[in-house]
Amino acid sequence: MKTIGILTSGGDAPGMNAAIRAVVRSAIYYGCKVYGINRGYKGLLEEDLVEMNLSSVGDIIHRGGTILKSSRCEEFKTQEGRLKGVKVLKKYKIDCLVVIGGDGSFNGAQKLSELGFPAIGIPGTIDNDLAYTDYTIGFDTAMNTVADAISKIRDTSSSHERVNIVEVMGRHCGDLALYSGLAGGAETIIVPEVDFKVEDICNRLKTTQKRGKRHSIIVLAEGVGNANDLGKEIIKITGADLRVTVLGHVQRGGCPSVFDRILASRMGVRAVELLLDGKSAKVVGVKDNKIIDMDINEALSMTRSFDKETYEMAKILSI
Ligand SMILES: Nc1ncnc2c1ncn2[C@@H]1O[C@H](COP(=O)(O)OP(=O)(O)OP(=O)(O)O)[C@@H](O)[C@H]1O
Ligand SMILES: O=P(O)(O)OC[C@H]1O[C@](O)(CO)[C@@H](O)[C@@H]1O
Ligand SMILES: [Mg+2]
Repeated sequence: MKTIGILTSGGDAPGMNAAIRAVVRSAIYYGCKVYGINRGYKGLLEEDLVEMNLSSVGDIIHRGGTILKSSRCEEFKTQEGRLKGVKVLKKYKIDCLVVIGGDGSFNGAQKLSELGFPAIGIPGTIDNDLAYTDYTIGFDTAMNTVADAISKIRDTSSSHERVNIVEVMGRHCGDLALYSGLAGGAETIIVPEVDFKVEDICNRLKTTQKRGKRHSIIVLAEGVGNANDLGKEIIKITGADLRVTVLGHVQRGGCPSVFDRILASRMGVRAVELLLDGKSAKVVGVKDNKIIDMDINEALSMTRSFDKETYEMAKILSI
C-alpha cells in the first residue's frame, strides 16, 4: 500500500478542490493512504498534515479556493528548507507527493525529485502560463469571471460614453487578457507578448470615435504595467473621459466552471495512476483534449508560444 501526500501551493485557482477530490478518491479506490498537507510547502515544513478519507473531500467539487489552503513559502526555495520537508514526508512514511500549483510550485516539486523524493505536478493556476499544457486548472473559470466583469463595465462605459481600462491578472502571460478580452468584445487588448505604443491606442480610439463609437474598453494584462499609469497617458494625449478598474482577486474566486471541474478530475486521476506505476518527476497536462504526462524538467524548460492568430483576429473584430 502506498502513502500519498497532497498539497496546493501558490495562488489558489478554482478547480483545485476538484483536483484534490479526484486524487484522494482515486488513491483510496486503489488502496492507498492519503495525507492532506495544509498551506502548501509552508504547512509541510510546519508538519501540518492530516489523514484524508472519502468524506474529507465530500461536497467540494463545486467550491472555489482550496480546502487544503495555499501559501507562498520562501523557506522552501532553500536546500535546507527542502531537506526539512523531505524529513517530514519520511516521518509520515509518505512515498510520493502530489503538488497542485503553478510554475513556482512545480519548481519546488522538481527540486524534491532531485533530492530523490517522488513528486508529481498538477497544473493549478489562473495564469495559464505553463507551456507544456493547453490549459491549467482555474484558467477557464477566471476567463469567464473576467469576461463577465468586462460585460458589466461595457454597460456603464456605453451609457457614459467613456474609455474604460480593465486590468487583468496573469503575471507575464497574456492569455487571460486575450481570451476574456475577445469574449468581452474589448476594443483594445494589451498583452506582454506583443509590443504596443500608447499613440497607437489613442489613434485607434480616434478611428472608432469617427464612426460614432464613443465608448471603448481597453483590457490590459498586468504583466505589461499599471492601468492607472496607462490611463493618465491616454488622458494626456486624447483628453478622454476615462475610468480604470483593476479586477484583482475577484479573478481567483468563484465556483469552478464545468470545464475546470472535469479537467481537474481527469488530471487528478492520471496523477495517481502515475504514482501507482512508480513514476516520479512528472507533470500532468492536457493536449488536444487528451490527458498527457511529461517529465517535469522537460515541461519546465519549454517556452510558451503566444496565440498571435487569435490576437490579430480580436483586433480585426473590435475596430
Ligand atoms: N525555485 C524554487 N525552488 C523551490 N521552491 C520553489 C521555487 N519557486 C517557487 N517555489 C515554491 O512554490 C511556491 C509557489 O510559487 P509561486 O508563488 O511562484 O506560485 P505558482 O505555483 O507559480 O502559482 P501562481 O503563479 O498561480 O501563484 C513558492 O512560494 C515556493 O514555496
Ligand atoms: O495573491 P497574490 O500573492 O497577491 O498574487 C497575485 C498573483 O497571483 C496570481 O493571481 C496567480 O499567479 C497572478 O495572476 C497575480 O499576479
Ligand atoms: Mg506562477
